Amino acid sequence: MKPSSTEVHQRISRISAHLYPSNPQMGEGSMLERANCRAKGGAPGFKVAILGAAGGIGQPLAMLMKINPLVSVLHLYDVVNAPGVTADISHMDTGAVVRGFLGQSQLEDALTGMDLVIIPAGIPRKPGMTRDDLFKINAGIVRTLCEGIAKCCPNAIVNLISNPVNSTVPIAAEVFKKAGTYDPKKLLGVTSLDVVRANTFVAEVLGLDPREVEVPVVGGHAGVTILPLLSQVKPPCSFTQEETEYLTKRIQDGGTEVVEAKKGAGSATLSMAYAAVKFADACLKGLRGDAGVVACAFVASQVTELPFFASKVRLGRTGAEEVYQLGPLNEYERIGLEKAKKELAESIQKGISFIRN
Ligand SMILES: NC(=O)c1ccc[n+]([C@@H]2O[C@H](COP(=O)([O-])OP(=O)(O)OC[C@H]3O[C@@H](n4cnc5c(N)ncnc54)[C@H](O)[C@@H]3O)[C@@H](O)[C@H]2O)c1
Ligand SMILES: O=C(O)C[C@H](O)C(=O)O
Repeated sequence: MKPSSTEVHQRISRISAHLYPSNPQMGEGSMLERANCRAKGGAPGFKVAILGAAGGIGQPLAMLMKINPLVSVLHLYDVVNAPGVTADISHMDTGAVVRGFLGQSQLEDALTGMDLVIIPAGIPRKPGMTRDDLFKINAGIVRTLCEGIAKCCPNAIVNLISNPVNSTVPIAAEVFKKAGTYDPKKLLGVTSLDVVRANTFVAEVLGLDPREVEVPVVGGHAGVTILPLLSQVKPPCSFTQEETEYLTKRIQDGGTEVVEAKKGAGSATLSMAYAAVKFADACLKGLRGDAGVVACAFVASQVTELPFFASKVRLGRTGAEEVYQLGPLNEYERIGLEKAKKELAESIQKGISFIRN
């Protein structure tokens, strides 16, 4: 018997809901058209969610992740504008299937089944502010998002970008501990922008191509906690005291340099998206089982007496599988390390107390 038009419509809606779960950009007309497509889905690759995907970092980050061949499914979540960004990015002729999720009621759908969750949600600095000034608002945002992760994708690798990273990573760890899902290997504070900047500024001083330069940056992600190890630059080189001081200060103040240049319109977004994708790509290569994937990140650590510290880590199938020691430091770096640890200890404690108290 021929199905009625209502039955046909219901069937098409069911198929469409399967292909595009919770996709707020879909109108009924587009559902009909898309249900008739021969979409296969299921290309090999990883499922990645970006939380804060409509923001200054989120949008270019989403675009770059859509290009990444290791990504099969890309979930874009935000409390505003997610449908527009999703519609836009979904037209790119690359492999990843893009789905949009808008508002708290769709957070769980956005997170379910994800292998990697990248979090650039939260407010950015304006001139005159420190990253710690963002704590009041961003701490609560990170807590809510991490509660969602603990519930819906507790095994996902988390790349936390929201500032102040020195406190938001301890917040995330406490949320996961409370939920009984904490795996220290899977929680990574993103400090790759410090490395990207360090490579660029050091290459400038040495007259080299930045792609040939590798600078380890350890400690944390704010002011004096950002500690470039210029004695360990590759290719091996030496700096005068003047160069060392100039480079250390420029790397530590890189974020402020952008905040001031943007005159109230936010902080680094484009270089951050680039740095976040570099780091996310390393995490995905680790998940795939590639050997020798190493990057700097702010992680649970026994490298110093502090519970969290940024250093080089080896990324593997289960996240940060090895946290490397700092290696030999010169006198200038040893003094810098002491300053960094003092500030870091307070920021870490502030994050922990936010959840415990
Ligand atoms: N780790 C780093 O190296 C680094 C570098 C640059 C910026 N940042 C930080 O990244 C954060 C974002 O910066 P931005 O320039 O993209 O800011 P932005 O204001 O342009 O974008 C933030 C986005 O987060 C969204 N958002 C707010 N609350 C949310 C919630 N509860 N759930 C989901 N999304 C939510 C907003 O709607 C917005 O789209 C800031 O905290 C900034 O300081 C970190
Ligand atoms: O400086 C900021 O506030 C943003 C970010 O942490 C950066 O380093 O650019």
